Amino acid sequence: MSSSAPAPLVPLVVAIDGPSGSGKSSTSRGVAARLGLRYLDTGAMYRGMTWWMLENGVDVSDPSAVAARAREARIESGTDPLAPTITVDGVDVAEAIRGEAVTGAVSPVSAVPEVRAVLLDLQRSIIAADGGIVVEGRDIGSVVAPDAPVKVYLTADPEARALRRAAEEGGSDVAATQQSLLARDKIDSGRTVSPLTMAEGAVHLDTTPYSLDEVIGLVVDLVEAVEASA
Ligand SMILES: Nc1ncnc2c1ncn2[C@@H]1O[C@H](COP(=O)(O)OP(=O)(O)O)[C@@H](O)[C@H]1O
Ligand SMILES: Nc1ccn([C@H]2C[C@H](O)[C@@H](COP(=O)(O)OP(=O)(O)O)O2)c(=O)n1
Repeated sequence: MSSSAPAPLVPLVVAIDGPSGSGKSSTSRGVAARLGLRYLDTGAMYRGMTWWMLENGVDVSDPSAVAARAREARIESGTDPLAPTITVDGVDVAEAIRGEAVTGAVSPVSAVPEVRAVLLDLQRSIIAADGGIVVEGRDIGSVVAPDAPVKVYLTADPEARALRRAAEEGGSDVAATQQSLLARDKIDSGRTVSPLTMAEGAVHLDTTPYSLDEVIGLVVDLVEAVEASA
C-alpha cells in the first residue's frame, strides 16, 4: 500500500447509556436515522432473555437457575432505526418484552454474570458487522464498546422520567411508575458486573429541559464534531 493511500474507514460507534426513561431509545433511533447509522437496543436483548426465562419456567429469582440456561435462548436483533426488531427462538417478542412481567424481572436477570457474558458476545458481533452504529444501554461506553469515539450519558429528573414513561404506557400511574424506575435504577447501578455508570470520556447530557428533537440535535452535533476532528 502506498503511503498516500487513505486510512481504512473505521465504522463509527456511538455509545448511549443512562437510566430508564432518560430518552436513550428515542434519542438513539433519531440520531441513527439522521446519520444513516444502524441502531442496537441492548435493553431489548436483556428483556428478550428475561422473556425466554419466564416462558421456559425458570425461577428468575434464582441466579444459578438463570445462569444454567443463559446459553439456550436464541436472540436476534434487527438494527434498522426506523423498524428495529427483536425475536427470541424465532418469535417476535417486541410487544411481550414491554409487559409488566418482563419489566419486573429484567433487572435481576441482567445482574447474572452468565447472562451478561452471552449478550456481550452477541452485542460485540453485531457492532463489528458492516456499518456504523448507535448502541444504547447501561454499560455500552464502559464495557461493551469502551473505545467508542462518541459516548453520551443521558439523564433526566426522576419526575420527568416517570411522566414520560407513564405517558408512553398510555397514562399509567405516575407515582407507581417512578417507584418502579427507581427500584430498577438501584439494582442496575448496584450490581457487581457492569453496573450502570457514566463511562470515562462520556458527555453528560441532562435531558430534563429539552425536547426529544433538541436532544437528538445535540447528540448529532456532538457526533459531527468528533468526526470532523478525527
Ligand atoms: N427529551 C425528551 N423530552 C420529552 N420526552 C422524551 C424525551 N426523550 C424521550 N422522551 C419520551 O420519553 C419516553 C421514554 O423514552 P425512551 O427513549 O424509551 O427512554 P429510555 O430508552 O431511556 O428508557 C418515550 O415516550 C419518549 O418519546
Ligand atoms: N446494556 C444494558 C441494557 C439493559 N440492561 C438491563 C437493565 C434494565 O433495567 C433492563 C431493561 O433495559 P431497557 O433499556 O429496556 O430499559 P428501559 O427502556 O430504560 O426501561 O435491562 C442492562 O443491564 N444492560
